[in-house]
Amino acid sequence: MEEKAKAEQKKIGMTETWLKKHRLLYNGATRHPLIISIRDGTINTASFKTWLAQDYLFVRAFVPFVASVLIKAWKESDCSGDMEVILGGMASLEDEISWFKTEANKWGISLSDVVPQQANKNYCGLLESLMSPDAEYTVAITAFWAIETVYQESFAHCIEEGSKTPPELKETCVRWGNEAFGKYCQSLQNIANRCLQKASDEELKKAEVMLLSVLEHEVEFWNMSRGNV
Ligand SMILES: Cc1ncc(CN)c(N)n1
Repeated sequence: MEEKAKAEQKKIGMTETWLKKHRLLYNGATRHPLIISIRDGTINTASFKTWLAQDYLFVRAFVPFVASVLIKAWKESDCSGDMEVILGGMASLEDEISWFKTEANKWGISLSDVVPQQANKNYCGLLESLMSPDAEYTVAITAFWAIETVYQESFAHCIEEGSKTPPELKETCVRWGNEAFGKYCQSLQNIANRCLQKASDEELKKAEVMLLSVLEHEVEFWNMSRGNV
């Protein structure tokens, strides 16, 4: 309640307030050693391949999650524009899955043989819990925004001026680090802020806990690649 009042007072959104409050964990997710190693060009191939293979499985689970958010928007949202934003995100996942297949081919990865690691299973489990009709739209959209934003901020860092990202990884970084993806994340953040503004204290608490959970899972997800360092 106090945080909400503060956010309202400063006329900024709840999500911005939370990102400031949990800056350390957010930086842990968006400036992970794997991302830093891409940016400074010291990444090893095995780490990248582990990430690529595991993320393909994650994205396959992400599609039904986004579909479930779309259903919640249809049932619970008071703004018709939400559906278009979410639908746009879903549509681009088709292209993303094709991209993973092409990229895996390039790196000699057989995607049908990839086994999900524990951190990936845990993260997909979180997505599944959010797919329940009992999970509120506000909580699910907060998670959705956070999941997309971590990738946007992470990969944008790898294409900023001064980065030494290897040319063969540039395309990966641009995929999530580009401006259009940034605008899409901003649209998700606006939706989340609007929902959070109207949320009960109980819902607000659940959404904040969900944000922390997403950030922790993102760190664990990056950590999977460290087994190859
Ligand atoms: C683990 C993870 N987090 C986020 C994204 C971005 N959709 C992703 N592909 N994978």
